[in-house]
Amino acid sequence: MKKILITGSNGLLGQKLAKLLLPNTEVELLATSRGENKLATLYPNLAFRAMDVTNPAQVDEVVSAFKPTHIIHTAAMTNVDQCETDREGALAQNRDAVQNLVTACEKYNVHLIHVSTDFIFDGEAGPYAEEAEANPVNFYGKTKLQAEEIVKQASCKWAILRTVLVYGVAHEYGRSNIVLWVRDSLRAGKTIKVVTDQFRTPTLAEDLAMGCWLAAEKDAEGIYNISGKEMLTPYDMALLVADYFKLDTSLIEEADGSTFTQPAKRPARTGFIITKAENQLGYKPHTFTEGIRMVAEQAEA
Ligand SMILES: NC(=O)C1=CN([C@@H]2O[C@H](COP(=O)(O)OP(=O)(O)OC[C@H]3O[C@@H](n4cnc5c(N)ncnc54)[C@H](OP(=O)(O)O)[C@@H]3O)[C@@H](O)[C@H]2O)C=CC1
Ligand SMILES: Cc1cn([C@H]2C[C@H](O)[C@@H](COP(=O)(O)OP(=O)(O)O[C@H]3O[C@@H](C)C(=O)[C@@H](O)[C@H]3O)O2)c(=O)[nH]c1=O
Repeated sequence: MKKILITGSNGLLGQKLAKLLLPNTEVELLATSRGENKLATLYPNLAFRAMDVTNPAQVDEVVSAFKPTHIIHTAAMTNVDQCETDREGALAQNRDAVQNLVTACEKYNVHLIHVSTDFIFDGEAGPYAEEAEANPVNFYGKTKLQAEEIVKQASCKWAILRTVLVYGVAHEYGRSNIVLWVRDSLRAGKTIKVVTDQFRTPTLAEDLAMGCWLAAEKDAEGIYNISGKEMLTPYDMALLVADYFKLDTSLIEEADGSTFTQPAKRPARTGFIITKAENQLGYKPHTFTEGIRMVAEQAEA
């Protein structure tokens, strides 16, 4: 029996992990997140405890009470532009929180599965394998790299799962994602500027959740790239979304770094080589088009 504690269960990945693991009879699951449990009505039998990962006493209390065999750590400040301005908050949520979890995992002999990002790289030479040299170009990436360094020093078992541009449908969820943002903008007849000079391997949230489960199931240790397999620009993605929903592609305007800027710099060419996860974990992601179909089915349900 694996006892799995999820952090950030109210988030996109957290919600997909709850959906995936709740019916699994091999798993005793404890969902945790900041504040209220957003999944209480959706999954009435989901065990939940409030746990603010920046609160070391609360982390120790919850982990010592539940005694998980594994922690899947998804909680973070994921708004990249907000991290650029609220640096204190980003350090607390993305770096210091990980120290709290490592301390608890070392104390209670828990296997830590930490979720990280392509944004630890500078985007000069994607797609990246697991051994590539990190060099973040924004503050979010810096905090997530510092988190990785804390995990790598840990004396408990650990795995770091890196992912890219996660998309999917979440319940009571504020943030949009590339598929729904394009669909809703075009449906509203709005012109959108979409970049042609960023390269990603977009990741369906359900696939990322599966990657986390495979790592826990196999007690995997080390670094694994868990993302989609296709290298696409947001412009390519927008066209695929428009085609799927039969929407007007003339509303999609090509943009690049000279015409589209965001407060935080984005690494241009990232994306991951996922051979290691495919061979060692049996990881097998959906295609982007299959992912759009799944998002469409869930969003229109
Ligand atoms: N989304 C993406 O494109 C990518 C994400 N990642 C990584 O994947 C992981 C999951 O991302 P995703 O699911 O999209 O993130 P979300 O932003 O959807 O979810 C993060 C969750 O963490 C919670 N949280 C934030 N701070 C705390 C805290 N102090 N204590 C407890 N919970 C907290 C948030 O709670 P609240 O709802 O209250 O804000 C939110 O529910 C993150 O580690 C992220 O860095 C990596 C690459 C790409
Ligand atoms: C809003 C917008 C985005 N885009 C592009 C830029 C970007 O490549 C993509 C998504 O834009 P966003 O700013 O929403 O996403 P962004 O903050 O770049 O996403 C990042 O999130 C963090 C958590 C990660 O860890 C990274 O892997 C990455 O997924 O869409 C446009 O082309 N036009 C637009 O108007």
